[in-house]
Parts: sequence; C-alpha cells; structure tokens
Amino acid sequence: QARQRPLTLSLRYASSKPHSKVLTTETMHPLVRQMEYAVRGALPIRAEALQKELLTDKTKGFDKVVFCNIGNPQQLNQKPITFFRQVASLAENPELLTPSNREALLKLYPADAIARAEVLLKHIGSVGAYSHSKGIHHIRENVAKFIERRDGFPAEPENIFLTQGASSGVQTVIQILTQNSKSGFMIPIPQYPLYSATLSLVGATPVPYYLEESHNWGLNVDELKEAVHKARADGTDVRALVIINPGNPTGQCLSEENMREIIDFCHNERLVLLADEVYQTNIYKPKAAPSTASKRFSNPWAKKLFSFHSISKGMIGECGRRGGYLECVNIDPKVMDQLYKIASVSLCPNVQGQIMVDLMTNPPKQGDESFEKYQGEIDSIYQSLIRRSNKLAQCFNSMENMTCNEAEGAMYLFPQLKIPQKAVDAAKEKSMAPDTFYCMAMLEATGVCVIPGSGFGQEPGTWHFRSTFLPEEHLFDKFCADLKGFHKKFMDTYKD
Ligand SMILES: Cc1ncc(COP(=O)(O)O)c(CN[C@@H]2CONC2=O)c1O
Repeated sequence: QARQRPLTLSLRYASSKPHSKVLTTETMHPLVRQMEYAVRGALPIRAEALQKELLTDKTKGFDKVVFCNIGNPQQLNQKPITFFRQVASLAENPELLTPSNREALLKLYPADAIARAEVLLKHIGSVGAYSHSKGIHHIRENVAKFIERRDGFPAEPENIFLTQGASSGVQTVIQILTQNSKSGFMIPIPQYPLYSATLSLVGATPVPYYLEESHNWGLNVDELKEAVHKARADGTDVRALVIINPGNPTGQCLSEENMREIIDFCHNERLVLLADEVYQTNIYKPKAAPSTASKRFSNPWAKKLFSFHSISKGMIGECGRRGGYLECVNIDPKVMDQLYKIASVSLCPNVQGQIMVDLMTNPPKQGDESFEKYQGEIDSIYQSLIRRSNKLAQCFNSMENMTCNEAEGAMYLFPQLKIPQKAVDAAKEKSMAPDTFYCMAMLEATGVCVIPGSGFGQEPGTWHFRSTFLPEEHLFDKFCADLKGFHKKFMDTYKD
C-alpha cells in the first residue's frame, strides 16, 4: 500500500487569503518589537544583500564582503582544532569505532582521539539522544575540575549547567533574576548588546555604568557606586552587576585590584555578580589572571556569582555548535531548581556542543599523543590574534580624526572617530546616526562590515565603531589599506 503522505497542518491547501490583521507588528508583544541587537542589525543585513549583489554586479570596486561585525572566526577561515574535530567526528559516526575497523582507523586517527571518543560515548550513549537537561554529568564533572584547576577553589558539577552557547545561560539568568520592571541590572557602557536586548525582552531596567575610554576602558568602582545609588534613589531595585572580562566591544582586561574591588562592591551592595568570561583565553596583555579569579581574592563564599564560558571564542571559535556553560556559586538550591526547570523546558543543550565544552575544558595534556599538535595549533592562532590586533590598532591610530585603545583581550577594537559636521548633516538627511552613516559608507566603499558604536552604547557626543581583527593574516595588510583609503576619501569629502 502506497505510504500515505503525512497529513500535517502545514499542508498547503486552497483557502481564502490569510487574514491581514492576524499577527502584525502592532499586535505582537511590544517587548519583542522594541528590542534591538546591533551585531546582526542594519549593517549586516545590508552586507548580506551586498554579498548577493556581488554575484552579478562586478562594478563595486571589491569582490567580497568582509564580515567584521561578529566574532565568528571560522566564517573568516580560521581552522578548527584538529583534535576536537577528530573526537567530534568519531562521536558522530560510532561505527568507525568497532574493533573490526580499528587497524584502518589508527591510520586516520590518533589513539588518544579514539580513546576520548570512546569515553565520551560511554557516558553519552548517542549524540542523537536527549541528554540530562543540565548537560551530561561526566562533562559537567570535567568542567568542575577545569574550574578548580583554574581558580584554586572547589567547584560542583551540580552547580554547572551546559548551555546552548553562553547566550542562553545569560538569558536564563537574567530571566530568573527579573522579578518585575523595577528589577535593575548594572551593565557596562559600551556593552555587548546581548545584555541590553535581553533586559529589553524581559522588561527589566538597565542601570548603565560607563567604562573610561581615557583609561583604556578601565572600570572605576566609584562609577559603580554612583550608578547604583542613583538608580536606587530613582526606585530601581538594582540586583545584579554584569562584568564582561575581557571586554566586548572594548577589549580591556580587569586588573587584580579591580576584581577585588568588584567583589567587595557586590558584597556591600548585595548584588549578584554575572561574570561574563567567554574571552578568558583571549588575553594578549595580561594584567590579571582571567575569569572568576575573583573567587580567589577573598572569602570565596562571600558572594553570589554566575559565570559564563563559551566554545565560540578563545582559539576554538566553534560558534555554530552552540556550546558553553553557566556556573552557579552560592546560589540558593531552590533557585537552582528553578534554573533546572527552565533548562528542562528546552530539554537539553545540543550534545555536540557539550562535547566541545568537554574538549575545551579538558584538552590533550603534556605527554598525550595529540598534545604537540594541539598546543601548536592553539599557539599559532593566539600569536596571530595578537599580531592582527596590534596591526589594526596601529592602522586606526594612523587615521585622521581617529583614536583607538589597543585590545588587551577579546576579538575587537572600538575606535573613536571625530565626524565632521558636514557628515553629521548628511547622516541626518538619511535619518542615520553619524557613526552608522560612516559604517554604511565604509561597507558600500570597501565591503567591510563593522558595527556602529550606537549599537553598544557610548558617551553622549562621542562616535565609535566596532571591528573584529579576524580577517586572515595574509589578507590583513590589504584589509588595513582598504580601510585607510576609504577613511581618507570620507574625510576629504566631508571636511568642514
Ligand atoms: C561577551 C559575550 N558574551 C556572550 C557571547 C555569546 O556567545 P555564545 O552564545 O556564542 O557562546 C558573546 C558572543 N559575541 C558576539 C558574537 O560575535 N560577536 C559578538 O559580539 C560575547 O561577546
């Protein structure tokens, strides 16, 4: 009997025209409509359209779009870490691991990759199966051991949630911390707009604190105190402090002294600390041990802390696999149960992303067969990031009307530019912010897509943009030359 076509509600059938008034931007949830996320806003949308136009239009003066709007290393041809992909591919195709294939397999895979895949599959079963909603316990044990090695304090697997990238961990924590619209979250300005967008989505109140551009985007604790007291005087129930370290978009690293001050500030002001440390291995000018080293600096039990990590950054760049973890420190067990309940609604984080978290926190060690190759790949990417960050900072600082703090970490530079009044007027004509106008002109002239500073927040009256330093190193000199050429033409065109 012929297999019946599945009868699904999506089945297309003749019917009258859909009602135009059903689900419009007027009738949808206003919190969704008002939310903004610049990293994938107007500039990247235009950049993607430009990419399509370039397929047929060869008159633009460039032949490809360079996406510097997002910290997406493998989109710009950064190679994945060999050992990680070897383990992931074996987990994806366990047939390869059967004893009858072993002789042939050892010609293709190192023994330690095979062994790691077998251990993982022993705990996972199949990568196609749902896992525990907090993530696979074996992997959470490895994450806890990683944190203990890094911070010198015990960590508990039960206090760790594996997540769909750090984003989902951040969003869940903000969700449970938001009691009502008065709930306030201190966020840095400039900030990575995951925070402002999520606060907007849950209807919470952002409480901005400004980083000091003249002090290499340093964090002044007096600014924190002023911001929290003012917000509380205005009736905001300030309950959390967001720290992004190393910073995005600013690339600054906190000093040890800063970390101590922040810990004491949170304790004294009864704030939960959200420590976003996804760039903890992207530190080029070390000022302090990365990440929740804050736990080392004072009584580790004195504070309530959520820390976030991700496989998207570092020298790994496995962004598309959506892996990360959320660590809860001193969080009430009943609150953890609520976190677990939310995690359960999404069933589980994807298993290949979880495998990458295991590999990130538990990579080949000295003496392992794959260690040399692994360490060589990591070091090569790390050194290249340092060279490219310095080269791009020099490039920006050589441009007229532009100043740029060097990146101490992360993947971005956030130069400030003085925009001539004629350009400000031209931007107004197009109902654009001046920095957006500049970035749009750069895209149309060079194919380079960056994000205007307005997407991250900036001191009123200043203009910035954010660029990654991820274009491939062998293309980097041309990349810088194209930016310089555009900038000179722009400034000549709009010179006051
Ligand atoms: C500070 C910070 N936290 C969290 C995330 C979320 O990462 P995952 O969800 O992928 O783990 C990012 C991603 N950085 C974005 C993405 O690329 N460019 C950016 O500014 C980030 O920069």
